[in-house]
Amino acid sequence: MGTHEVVGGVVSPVHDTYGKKDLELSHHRITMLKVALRDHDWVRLSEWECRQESWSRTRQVLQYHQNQVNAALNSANNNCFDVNESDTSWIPEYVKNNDVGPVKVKLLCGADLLESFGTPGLWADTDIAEIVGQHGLVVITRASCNPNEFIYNSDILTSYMANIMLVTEWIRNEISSTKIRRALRRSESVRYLIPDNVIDYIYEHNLFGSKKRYV
Ligand SMILES: Nc1ncnc2c1ncn2[C@@H]1O[C@H](COP(=O)(O)OP(=O)(O)OP(=O)(O)O)[C@@H](O)[C@H]1O
Ligand SMILES: NC(=O)c1ccc[n+]([C@@H]2O[C@H](COP(=O)(O)O)[C@@H](O)[C@H]2O)c1
Repeated sequence: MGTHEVVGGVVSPVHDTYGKKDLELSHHRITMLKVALRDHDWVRLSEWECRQESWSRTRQVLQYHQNQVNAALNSANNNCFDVNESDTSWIPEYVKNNDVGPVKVKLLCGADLLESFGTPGLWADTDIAEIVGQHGLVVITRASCNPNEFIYNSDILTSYMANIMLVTEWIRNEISSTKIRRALRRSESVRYLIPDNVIDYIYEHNLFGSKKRYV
């Protein structure tokens, strides 16, 4: 990305108690991710968030993953591999071997998530300050969002501007998980929007109200 080297990506599905409408159980969401990421070693799955007793705020999720990466890098420096392997399967081997410099875990999101920082009561200001100040954001533009203006209107975000990387999606897509769930419920095709093997899994388990399959 010019100023940074990206060493990997990690997806952390949200806990079942998050309570978002239409959210399928985490064991299904985890399996769909495993199927989707089967041929993509570069992006990995972390199940830690789902395994907690309740929902974790994003600040905590980022902090946990940063701590695990730091522990893995320290272990490599000291030649002692005492980090629980099941907790670190999402960390790339070259990071575990410390073939990289210091690693910062950042939040990758669409501009709609950035704009949700402005929803009253949804995010604590202290969490926003820590997420942006300690970790940093990589924000992908999305239709009908104006992240530059949103950052300009926020004192906290403006003060951490250097930690926010805006990525303009020139080849725009309007794929939205709400629209995909809606299409499945209405027996409309979602082919080419999500991987074929994930579609197979969805119909096999009749997820998201899907019944009759249309290719
Ligand atoms: N087409 C897209 N382009 C860029 N970012 C996206 C896109 N779809 C989802 N994201 C981002 O992925 C993250 C997870 O999004 P989520 O699963 O809530 O999907 P969504 O399409 O935003 O959902 P919804 O349809 O409920 O608004 C968010 O940060 C969101 O902004
Ligand atoms: N206060 C917070 O930490 C906070 C608030 C809202 C959403 N989130 C996270 O954002 C992600 C996306 O959530 P939505 O799909 O509801 O936009 C989830 O991982 C959720 O945990 C975190």
